[in-house]
Amino acid sequence: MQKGVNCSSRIAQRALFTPLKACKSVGGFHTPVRETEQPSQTPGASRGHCRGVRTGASLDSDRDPVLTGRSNVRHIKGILPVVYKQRVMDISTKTASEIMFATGNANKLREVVAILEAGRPLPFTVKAANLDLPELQGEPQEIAKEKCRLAAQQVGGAVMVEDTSLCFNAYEGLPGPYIKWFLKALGHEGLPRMLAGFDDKSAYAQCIFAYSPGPGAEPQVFVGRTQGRIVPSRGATAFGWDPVFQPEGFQETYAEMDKTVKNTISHRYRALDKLRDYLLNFSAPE
Ligand SMILES: O=P(O)(O)OP(=O)(O)OP(=O)(O)OC[C@H]1O[C@@H](n2cnc3c(O)ncnc32)[C@H](O)[C@@H]1O
Ligand SMILES: [Mg+2]
Repeated sequence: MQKGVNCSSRIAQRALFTPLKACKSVGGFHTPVRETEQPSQTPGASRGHCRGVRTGASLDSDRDPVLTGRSNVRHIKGILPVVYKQRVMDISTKTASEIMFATGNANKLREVVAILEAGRPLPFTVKAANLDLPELQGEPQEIAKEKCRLAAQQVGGAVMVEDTSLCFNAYEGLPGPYIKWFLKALGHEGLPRMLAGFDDKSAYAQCIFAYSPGPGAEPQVFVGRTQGRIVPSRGATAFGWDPVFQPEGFQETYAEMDKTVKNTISHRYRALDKLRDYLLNFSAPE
């Protein structure tokens, strides 16, 4: 657990998660059922909607997935866009391989593509896998790892996932990994209001990438943090809590700044850069 994050506080979690009652256990974690999920009529959906695969060709940002109940990940490769394709290795000695980036969030995907394209090329092909992964509870690193294990099982190969937290220092790191639900419930006006009674408006954005070379392998995690403060909403509301987070050293919120700037200072950039280093230095494909 990173310093300053106290998301393990059972009391806090219980208090915060009373609305998320419909839980089931996956791999020792409780997985709150998404509030907007509808039971699917499709045969097989009842086996676990958290494992469903979205089959649309595009991803929608910040919308809970519309599940079809289909669980055959072999469909993924055929229908999803190749997001980053560059082979730089000497493939006469090494076989280039493929990593699936499993996410349901189109904005994340866009940023990951932009960050990867702007930096040193990877010796892997990275493709998007539009999986619907459960929203787990627990420590951010454990959430990312478990998400990665589940994704590796679904994909049946190398996979990377990420989980993002927004942590208010006045709240000892909460909402943290539960920011999605806070944003959904309180909106852009409500998040700054949470800090109305506090002098300390400081916060940090945290991104954790988890990478697994395949099912059964222990995922590696890579943490990126950007310090900042929570401010009244300013800028476009296209991506999550961007309008209420002003990174340290900037007068603009994430939402107001140019995307190319965000992608060189963001929590996502910092974590992805570490993953890139790892993949380049320690994990060349056989
Ligand atoms: O399928 P996954 O990858 O899990 O996508 P998600 O949208 O469920 O994402 P998370 O579980 O990581 O939840 C993080 C929440 O924070 C939001 N978010 C993530 N990265 C962000 C960023 O860089 N700026 C603003 N909001 C962000 C995101 O839209 C979610 O509401
Ligand atoms: Mg998620």
